[in-house]
Amino acid sequence: MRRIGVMGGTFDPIHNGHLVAASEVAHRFRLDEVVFVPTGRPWQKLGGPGGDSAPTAESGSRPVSPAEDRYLMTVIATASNPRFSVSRVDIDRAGDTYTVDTLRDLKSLHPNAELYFITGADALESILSWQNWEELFELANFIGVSRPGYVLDAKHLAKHLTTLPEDTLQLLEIPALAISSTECRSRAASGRPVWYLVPDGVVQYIAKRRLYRTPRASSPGVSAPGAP
Ligand SMILES: Nc1ncnc2c1ncn2[C@@H]1O[C@H](COP(=O)(O)OP(=O)(O)OP(=O)(O)O)[C@@H](O)[C@H]1O
Ligand SMILES: O=C(O)c1ccc[n+]([C@@H]2O[C@H](COP(=O)([O-])O)[C@@H](O)[C@H]2O)c1
Repeated sequence: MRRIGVMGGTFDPIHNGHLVAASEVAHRFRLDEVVFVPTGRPWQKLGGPGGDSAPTAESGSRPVSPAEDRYLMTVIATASNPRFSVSRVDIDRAGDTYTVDTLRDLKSLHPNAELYFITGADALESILSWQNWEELFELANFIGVSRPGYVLDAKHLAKHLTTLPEDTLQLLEIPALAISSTECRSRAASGRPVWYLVPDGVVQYIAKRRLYRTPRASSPGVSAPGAP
């Protein structure tokens, strides 16, 4: 039976922390493939469920870059790895993105595969707030990976995940990369480099599409390696 990893994320932008997590899980769980799935409408990042409702300052949410830009950056970042691919299932589905739909769609595309959903320690803590979370564990194995700044141990998680069915989640320590999309966006907005935090092609895509530049930014945006 084929073993397929599923790396879901908003990928705004995709960075080397995402790629190392996928690569490490692929190696440790002998996966045949890892499918990266950029979110369509990441409702928790946008301040809650709600179709076309705009993010508000009160909810602490922010606008997310267009799905096509996030999709293309994910394609660019994964292109050189023959075991990595990118799925459009979440960006082509209307409405809020729920992992339960992602996994149902991938199951019907790969009926004979076993799915392994990869998630960082931060996302894992909130999994019980996800839509139809009980069903998730019938559709896939869950692999929780370590992330700098977040605790990943069974005891700590038990506080958050007391109701989680047994044997549905495995935890994996991976090389620590203290990179977040938030930090990459903030760097790009203020003209600090994102080289080596994201793949080279993604640096160039951010510059070409002028992503993350605030209207008031007076900096030249993304700089070349070694540039001041
Ligand atoms: N540096 C990292 N190490 C391990 N896992 C990570 C890392 N960065 C993100 N992840 C995991 O990758 C998945 C997708 O993350 P996401 O696209 O939200 O990136 P992010 O860096 O957390 O973004 P943002 O800063 O905008 O919240 C989540 O499961 C998250 O926990
Ligand atoms: O199913 C849900 O309700 C749900 C709520 C929040 C996040 N997720 C998924 O978790 C993954 C990481 O999401 P994010 O927002 O941290 O990039 C991605 O695949 C999301 O679709 C899923």
